[in-house]
Amino acid sequence: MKKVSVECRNIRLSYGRTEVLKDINLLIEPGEFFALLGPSGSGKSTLLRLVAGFNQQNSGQLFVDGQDIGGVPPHKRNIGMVFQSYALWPHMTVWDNVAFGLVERKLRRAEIKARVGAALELVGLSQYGKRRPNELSGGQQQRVALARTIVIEPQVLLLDEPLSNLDKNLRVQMRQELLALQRRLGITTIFVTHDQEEAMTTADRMAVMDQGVIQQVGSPSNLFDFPCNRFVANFVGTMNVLEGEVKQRSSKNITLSIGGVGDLSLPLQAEAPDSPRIAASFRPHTVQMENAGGWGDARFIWLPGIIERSEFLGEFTRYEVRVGEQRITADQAHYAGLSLYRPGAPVSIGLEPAQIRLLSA
Ligand SMILES: Nc1ncnc2c1ncn2[C@@H]1O[C@H](COP(=O)(O)OP(=O)(O)OP(=O)(O)O)[C@@H](O)[C@H]1O
Repeated sequence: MKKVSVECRNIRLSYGRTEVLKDINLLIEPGEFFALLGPSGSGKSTLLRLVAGFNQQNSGQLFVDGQDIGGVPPHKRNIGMVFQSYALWPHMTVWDNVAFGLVERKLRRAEIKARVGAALELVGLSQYGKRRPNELSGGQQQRVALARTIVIEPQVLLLDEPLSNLDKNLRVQMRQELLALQRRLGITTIFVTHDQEEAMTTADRMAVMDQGVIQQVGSPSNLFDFPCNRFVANFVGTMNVLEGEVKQRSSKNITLSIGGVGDLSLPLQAEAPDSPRIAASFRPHTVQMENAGGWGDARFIWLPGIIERSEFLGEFTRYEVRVGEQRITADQAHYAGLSLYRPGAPVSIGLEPAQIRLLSA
């Protein structure tokens, strides 16, 4: 099957006076597994439904394989969509649910039989053709919904929170199955989720949306390591933020004065904002910890702190540490025999300058 690109160019969409999609520009490459990640109400489903043809933009253009498909109705788009609720027909068997789109397209019986059989085999449900949806588990219903969509051989697969009705273990299993299936078929896929773990573990690239605006697009690791703003930083993982006044700025360094902590001198990054207040941001797992007064790696900036709270999570312990007026989250890897710091314990925490991102305050 030919792999196709999907492109949104300057797309705007309003419901009444509320603009829900604000100048969306996005290029999804042929065969890519692309995740749209964002909080509830950010516009993800609206954008997905627009690609399917169920919503119409007020302005801007939508291209599939380089063709403007703005005026093409949903059933002529060659795009398959799997809904959160699966939307299976309860009175029909699994086989008939999967065959429905092919019957509607008036395909010959022999071809319908071959294609439905192949689709059910692809999702591991060959033995379940005679059952009805209410005789299946949630994961199996999800697979029927997928089979019903891929049987029409769409060029683009749209998935709107397809795993959100499943329990945690099944969700993890199904997302791996989904990815394996997508890789086998090579269908350009757009996957909507508000679960950052789901997006990061599956997507080739992803877009983080907030309030109808695409905040950043990139690979999961790129967005995690180099978030462009505090929204992305906090939506994709946990981020410590120390806001400070810029005291000095040279071509190589920047000195921030941080309330209750003092001055931090950091290497200046090319993309650092040019503003009088800046947020020094770093991930909890990049923070080192030593006994009070202790100094570890000399490349780190060491600060005295007091443990306020600890949470033992098995593989690591998450500490909340008070440093002057600031509170820093520090994750420390755990192994058998390592004793934990208790609340009230004085510690030294180490920040690695190379791991600190300078963002707008
Ligand atoms: N048919 C509609 N009429 C008016 N407003 C709508 C309509 N559909 C969605 N909205 C509004 O548009 C905004 C975006 O909704 P959308 O469903 O796209 O968000 P979402 O990111 O998919 O959220 P969720 O994760 O909760 O599904 C919300 O503020 C929502 O209330």
